[in-house]
Amino acid sequence: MEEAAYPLLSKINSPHDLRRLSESELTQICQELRDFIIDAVSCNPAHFGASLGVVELTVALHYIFSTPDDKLVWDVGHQAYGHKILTGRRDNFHTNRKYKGISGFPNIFESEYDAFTVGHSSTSISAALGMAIAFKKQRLQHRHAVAIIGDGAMTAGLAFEGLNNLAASQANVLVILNDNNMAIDPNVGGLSEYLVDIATSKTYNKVRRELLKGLGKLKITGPRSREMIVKINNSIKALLTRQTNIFEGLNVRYFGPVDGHDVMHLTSILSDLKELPGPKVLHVITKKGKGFKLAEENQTAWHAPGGKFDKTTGQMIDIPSLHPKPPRFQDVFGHTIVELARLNEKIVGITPAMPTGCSLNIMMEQMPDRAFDVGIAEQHAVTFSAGLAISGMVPFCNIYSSFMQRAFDQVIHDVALQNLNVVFCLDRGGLVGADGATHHGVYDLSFLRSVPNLILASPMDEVELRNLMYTAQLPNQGPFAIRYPRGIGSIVEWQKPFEEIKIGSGRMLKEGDQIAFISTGPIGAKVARVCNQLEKEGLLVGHYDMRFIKPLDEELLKSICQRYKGLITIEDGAIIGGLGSAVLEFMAEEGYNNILVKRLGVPDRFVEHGSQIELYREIGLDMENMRRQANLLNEQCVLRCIRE
Ligand SMILES: Cc1ncc(C[n+]2csc(CCOP(=O)(O)OP(=O)(O)O)c2C)c(N)n1
Ligand SMILES: CC(=O)[C@@H](O)[C@H](O)COP(=O)(O)O
Ligand SMILES: [Mg+2]
Repeated sequence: MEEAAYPLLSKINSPHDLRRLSESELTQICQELRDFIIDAVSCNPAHFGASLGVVELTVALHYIFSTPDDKLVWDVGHQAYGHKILTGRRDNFHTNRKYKGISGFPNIFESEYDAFTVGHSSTSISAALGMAIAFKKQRLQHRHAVAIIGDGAMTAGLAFEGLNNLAASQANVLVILNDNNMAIDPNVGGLSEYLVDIATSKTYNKVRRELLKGLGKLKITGPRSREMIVKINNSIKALLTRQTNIFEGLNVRYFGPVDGHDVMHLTSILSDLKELPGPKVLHVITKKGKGFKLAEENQTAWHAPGGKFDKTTGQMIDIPSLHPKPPRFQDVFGHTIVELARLNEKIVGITPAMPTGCSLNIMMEQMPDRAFDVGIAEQHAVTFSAGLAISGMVPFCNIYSSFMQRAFDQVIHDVALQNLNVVFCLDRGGLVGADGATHHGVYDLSFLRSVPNLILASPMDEVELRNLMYTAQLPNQGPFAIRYPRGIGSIVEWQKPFEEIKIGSGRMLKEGDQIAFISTGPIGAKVARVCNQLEKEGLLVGHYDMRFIKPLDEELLKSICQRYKGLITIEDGAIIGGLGSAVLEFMAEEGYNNILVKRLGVPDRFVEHGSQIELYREIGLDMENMRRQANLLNEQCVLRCIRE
């Protein structure tokens, strides 16, 4: 780190150092912290706008609260870079999200300052409430629990469950509502409009300021003064905004809105609130991307710019490709749903707050009345889809695989039990890379395989994805999940005419001699290359694409079991419960007990962050290991033959 560029920040090795700064130095430390984040992310792609928006809030929180004893619970955690830099990870920050480097999210195993491991949204209020109650039970009431939650994260049911319980418990929790009026895409829904309303109700804010000034002059003091102020506040709000404040209605004190970029004001208000017992919400208005013009202007693109950029001009530093690239799977979904929706007027698209991430934004632009962003609300997205389906529509509900974990019950209870034709498009299946353990989509095959009525498929390439989407919307299909990964596929010319795929049909890609690979999903493209390589080396290995994990192609499996002495199953999902397990269950049922089977998949542990290539190599799902395993299995089969 250049000390000259960051004269104050270079001396901050922990929040204790920060707390030694004078108040007048806080503005400078904010400027340095912001510059440091811009510098770091410009050469190491990561989340961007959210951390820039909370620089002042981060400094004020660590300045006023006694971290790590007091707990700062960052919701989602993609905005916690300033927190990381101030809590001992400044010099390691260049390794952010890299293989073996620091995590892009708060992680309790990384630092005592990270109060709770996060990545999925809307957990902060519940977690902070648990902490506050635990402190009380252990006579540690002097400790504080603070949840810092965005306006987007606040739209999720879980956040409201936490708030509801917090109100009833009257526990000592401060909720900071960081309102930048954005999620990744523009925040949507009634709550978002309500927040804009209270944030911009100038009349209310003016009258309230005047009245409080007046009360100050009257010098009302004593134990009831604060209560009186809150009551007066409520009455003015109710009167002027013609609605009860949603938080105060729940018996949680509401303060604000305040300017989240005024660090001095934030420190003063936080030190007041620190002394106030019970649940309270501080509504802070910030700008996502603050201090970097392009990020302020195009907040969706700069949520996580995805590549390196020039920190002065904001120009992305693209590495030009010499060859035409295959499309991203998400874009194949985005264009195909529009094509299908033109053919079938019953089709609608649903996303819980990821329109740009899953490319449903293509449909939202072209058919705005047929595509719905429902906010960060995976459970609702699924049950809303069930409601649409039961009334005759064909909803395509697109959810990132790891976020679908939230809505497992809704899939079973609201969709599968009623055998409804909801098409789940599960994006980001497999290891996603730099987001790490919280975001890898590796459990879906295992948990969805156990659900009755549900068809579960994973296309090997873009053309198969299109054809599966086409097949899924044909009449009377029932619940249908199609799972595909983050990133690009393997076929440049992918816009072929639609073809129906027979449900439960796999396909033979190569016939082998003694051993065969059975794969599912795009990892099959790597397997195909390994098979070609092995063939050149003199080993003819079979390859079968099980595009349906459920129902399995039992006829094909029977013919495979009759032909081969050794099988290798390959999937980019959890080794427990996925394709390999399904194949073994089938073999046990059918009495195929004389075949050697090796299963390759994601091992039974949490895989951290890094590039997808590094992570797949770490867990043995790289081409080199596939080759090695094929040779090994072949040798074992030969030895077995000799022995027999
Ligand atoms: C359960 C879940 N669904 C979706 C996401 C993806 N996601 C990450 S950040 C984000 C937007 C969050 O908005 P907000 O809380 O307002 O934070 P901001 O980025 O505006 O600071 C979304 C949808 C997630 N992390 N977790
Ligand atoms: C914080 C969060 O959950 C999202 O921003 C996520 O990192 C997006 O991932 P993709 O880049 O795969 O859309
Ligand atoms: Mg927001």
